[in-house]
Amino acid sequence: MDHFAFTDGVLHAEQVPLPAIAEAVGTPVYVYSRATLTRHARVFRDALTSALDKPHIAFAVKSNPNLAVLKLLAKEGYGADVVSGGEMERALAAGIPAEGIVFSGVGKTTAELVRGLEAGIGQFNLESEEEGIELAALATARGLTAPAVLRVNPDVDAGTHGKISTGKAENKFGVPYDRAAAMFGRLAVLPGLNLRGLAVHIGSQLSKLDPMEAAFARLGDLMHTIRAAGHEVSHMDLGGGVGVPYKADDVFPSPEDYATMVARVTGNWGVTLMFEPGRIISGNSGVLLTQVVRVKPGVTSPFVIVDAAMNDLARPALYDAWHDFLAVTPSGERTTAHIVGPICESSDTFAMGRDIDTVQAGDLAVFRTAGAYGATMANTYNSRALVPEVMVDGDKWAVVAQRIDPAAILAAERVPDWLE
Ligand SMILES: Cc1ncc(COP(=O)(O)O)c(C=O)c1O
Ligand SMILES: N[C@@H](CCCC[NH3+])C(=O)O
Repeated sequence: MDHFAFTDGVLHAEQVPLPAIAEAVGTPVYVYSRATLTRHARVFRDALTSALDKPHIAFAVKSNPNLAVLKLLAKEGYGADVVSGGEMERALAAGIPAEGIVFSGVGKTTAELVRGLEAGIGQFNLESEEEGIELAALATARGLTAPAVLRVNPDVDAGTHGKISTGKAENKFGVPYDRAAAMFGRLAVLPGLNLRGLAVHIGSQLSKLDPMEAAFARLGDLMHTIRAAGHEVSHMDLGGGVGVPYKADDVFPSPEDYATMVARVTGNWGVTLMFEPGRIISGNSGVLLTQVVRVKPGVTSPFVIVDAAMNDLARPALYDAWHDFLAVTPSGERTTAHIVGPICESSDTFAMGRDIDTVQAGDLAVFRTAGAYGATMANTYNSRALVPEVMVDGDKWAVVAQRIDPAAILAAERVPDWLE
């Protein structure tokens, strides 16, 4: 488990025993390892840079937008793939240069497009002809030229969970493959737009490279068609999506496998390749630390009720996602149990009939592989606190996002006079 390992029978994040963090910050709390994040960032970057000529790597901020995480990745030379004005401001605040920022997203508002133009971001990934026309006009009005690529929907099945697949024709993302070449021609001539290539992203948590390879090959064919029509293509954005193992026995492609495949498909493209990895960088760098509230008998198995819930880690409720559950101080005994949170709906279930470390009220435990799409998807449903985040670095650690208590959220609300 990388830099999360047992020392003297207690689970540590690097050299920090997790009970020390629970004691000081309370639970639930996300805990990130600086060493793991750094290692993942370097392994991925090195794999791509040794197989390809000067790739641009933009971290998918949505997977973990914590400012400390972004700062660390900025230092590792990463750009940022953002999908909202909020993510753009975070990337800029973390010191990621504007020219390293790629703005994806199917519904960029006028205000977001303007902010991106004024900040001088490196690339807009257009999701429709309408967006391209608007961006061109906004840029022209400001005497600017917007660097852009056109996101294409290749109609390829990513073979991942339906809710995180983005590359089938029925998905809302990108423009239809068969219409893309003509659309490129119409957009390429607009003043204010430097339409310089294509983008694709067929989904997240892909366990196999074949669907990506098929999508990239289709994108390459389209690139040749566009060039044959007389347009220059200098940048091709291959998105993110490489999956990570959530279970010990799962086998996933390595960054080297991915880089080799990309080099094979794109060998003769003669462009700057761009990437938008999220989960492969941040996924295994974090755990969600929780405390067992109590254990109650059930008809089939006992319910282990923990103080983390679907509002803190939404993935199991949304995608039936698996997150390993480990006692922080395991006794050595095992049991079969359901792991649930305190929220008032049955989707607040982390696991059913799972073989786990035997735990009791008051014990600490972690959900593993929670560094991607964990804290970023947290909310305050059931008027719960917004979960805090901690980063560990060797034997030191710091709170990198404070818990926001229900009282603070309550204080932000107002009852109008006419209801008094
Ligand atoms: C356009 C785009 N780029 C990058 C990503 C990052 O994906 P992942 O975290 O799977 O690498 C996503 C999410 O699926 C995305 O929608
Ligand atoms: N939120 C999803 C990933 C979405 C990827 C966004 N394009 C997950 O937790 O797996």
